[in-house]
Parts: sequence; C-alpha cells; structure tokens
Amino acid sequence: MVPLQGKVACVTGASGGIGEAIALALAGAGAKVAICARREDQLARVKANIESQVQGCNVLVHTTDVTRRSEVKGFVSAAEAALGPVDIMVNNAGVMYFTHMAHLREDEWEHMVDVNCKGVMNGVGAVLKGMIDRGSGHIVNISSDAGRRVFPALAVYSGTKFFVEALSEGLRREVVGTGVRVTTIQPGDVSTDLVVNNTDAATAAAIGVAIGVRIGVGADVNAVLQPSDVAGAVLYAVTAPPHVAVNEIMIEPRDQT
Ligand SMILES: NC(=O)C1=CN([C@@H]2O[C@H](COP(=O)(O)OP(=O)(O)OC[C@H]3O[C@@H](n4cnc5c(N)ncnc54)[C@H](OP(=O)(O)O)[C@@H]3O)[C@@H](O)[C@H]2O)C=CC1
Ligand SMILES: CC(=O)[C@H](N)C(=O)O
Repeated sequence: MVPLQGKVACVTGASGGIGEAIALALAGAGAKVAICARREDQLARVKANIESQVQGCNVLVHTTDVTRRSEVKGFVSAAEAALGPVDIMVNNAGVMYFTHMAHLREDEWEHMVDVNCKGVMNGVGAVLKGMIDRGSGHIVNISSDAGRRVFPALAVYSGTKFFVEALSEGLRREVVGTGVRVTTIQPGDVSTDLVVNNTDAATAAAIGVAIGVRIGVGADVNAVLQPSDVAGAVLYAVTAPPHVAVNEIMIEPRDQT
C-alpha cells in the first residue's frame, strides 16, 4: 500500500535519529521526500540508506541550518522546484541540554531556543501560505513529553517544547477551515544521539542521567523507544482520512515513569 503516493514531504533535522526514521517511513509510504540538516556527510548517508530500502526513491538533500530563516525557505524552495508543492512539513530538528539553570550555560539556553523554537517557526513560515492557498497541507511538529510536563534540569528545553505546543495549538485554531492540519508528536525517551554533545557533567551526575552517549544505552527494551516508533506515530497522523485531525500524539516507552 502506498498511502502517500504523489505527496511531497519535507523533514528537518533528518541527518540521523528520529528525523531519519520519519523520512524513511514517509518514503516507504510513497511520498517524495526532501531532507535537511547541517551535516552534509550524514545527509548523504541517510539519502543512500533510504534509497537502498525504498525502490525508485530519490531523496532530495539540502544542507540547512533551521535557525536561519532564509536557509529554511531555500530548503522548501529547492524541494518545491524539484518535487512539487509541499504537502507534509515535519519540523523535527532539535537540541537538548541537561543543565541546571544555576550553572548559567547561557549559550546552551540560547541554542535550544534558536533551534527548537525559531527553527519550528521558520519551518512553519516557509510552507504555511502555500498550504493555505492550495487548501491542503499537514504540518507536523516534533515536540516532546517535555512539552507536557517539566523534567529535572530541562527547564529551558521544556520551555522550548511548551512553546512548540502553544504555537501548534494556536496555529491549528487559526487554520481551521483552510484544509491545513497541524499535529504535535510528544515522544518520551528515544534511542538517539540527542544528548551526545551535552557538557554539563555535574548536572547529569546530580540527576542521574547519562550524557555523551546514545539515549537508552544499556536500558531495558521496554524503557526506551526506537526512532521508528516515533516515525510510526507521524505516519498515523499524516495518513489519517482528510476529515480527521490528529492534533497530538504522546508516545512514551511502556516502562517510562
Ligand atoms: N530522543 C529523544 O528522547 C526525544 C527527542 N525529541 C525531539 O526529537 C527531535 C529529533 O531529535 P533526535 O532524533 O532525538 O536527536 P538527534 O540529535 O539524533 O537528531 C537531531 C537532528 O536535528 C538536527 N539539527 C540540530 N540542530 C540543527 C540546526 N540548527 N539546523 C538543522 N538541523 C539541526 C541534527 O542534524 P545536524 O547536526 O546535522 O544539523 C539532527 O539531524 C528533536 O526535536 C528532539 O527534541 C523529543 C522527545 C524525545
Ligand atoms: C524530556 C526528555 O528527556 C524527552 N525524552 C526528550 O528527549 O525530549
């Protein structure tokens, strides 16, 4: 079954982790896929991976920093020129730093706001008018369970994900009647490299989390999600019948408290 045949999908932050899995799932469902992130070598790896698994697929790759509005518009323009109008925009790029605020990692605070908040706004801004003009389109914002409750040492990160929730809910209410749908996905712990570049070892030790390694290494299989689990939630939302709005999906490992 190819439920997304003829559809065009853009995925930000698709050089690994959840974004890679989402791009693979959308391509597997028949969509023409464009991916972006900053690391060219990893984007090339993802393109090769998807094309080896999905017959006839040709993934468009665009090096993009989502904090730069012009680059996100450039990504969408490149996708539209090569593939056609964007039907599905997945704003997935994100960063997370475990850090206590008293440690004043102000650069990390700002980086989270820039990528997680401004990056999502830039993604919305690049596709919204076209979707409204065409009377159809689906914006999927990758939030977090941290967009629903605040976790230790994630004050700023949780703030950014609460922002994603508020922006998405506000947008959804504004576009009612236009044919555009908006979904947030709120994953719990997923086995990715999200905290590999964390540096606040004192905070990590204090709250008992592992940084500098892939999330979930050594964890019980029921205590961590795989990126493909999150991709499945995205696929559910974007393949729902046109009259159905899947506004939010919280998906956590069975044994996460
Ligand atoms: N893993 C988890 O437990 C959870 C993750 N999430 C969310 O899922 C999303 C994906 O994270 P995940 O896959 O886990 O983490 P990864 O670190 O594996 O992936 C993050 C992706 O974002 C990209 N990215 C980061 N900064 C930028 C930027 N400035 N411009 C463009 N792309 C950027 C990275 O690419 P590059 O470095 O090449 O630019 C990479 O492709 C994030 O929004 C995260 O908050 C939500 C809940 C749980
Ligand atoms: C709060 C969390 O750690 C969540 N798994 C996320 O990475 O967003």
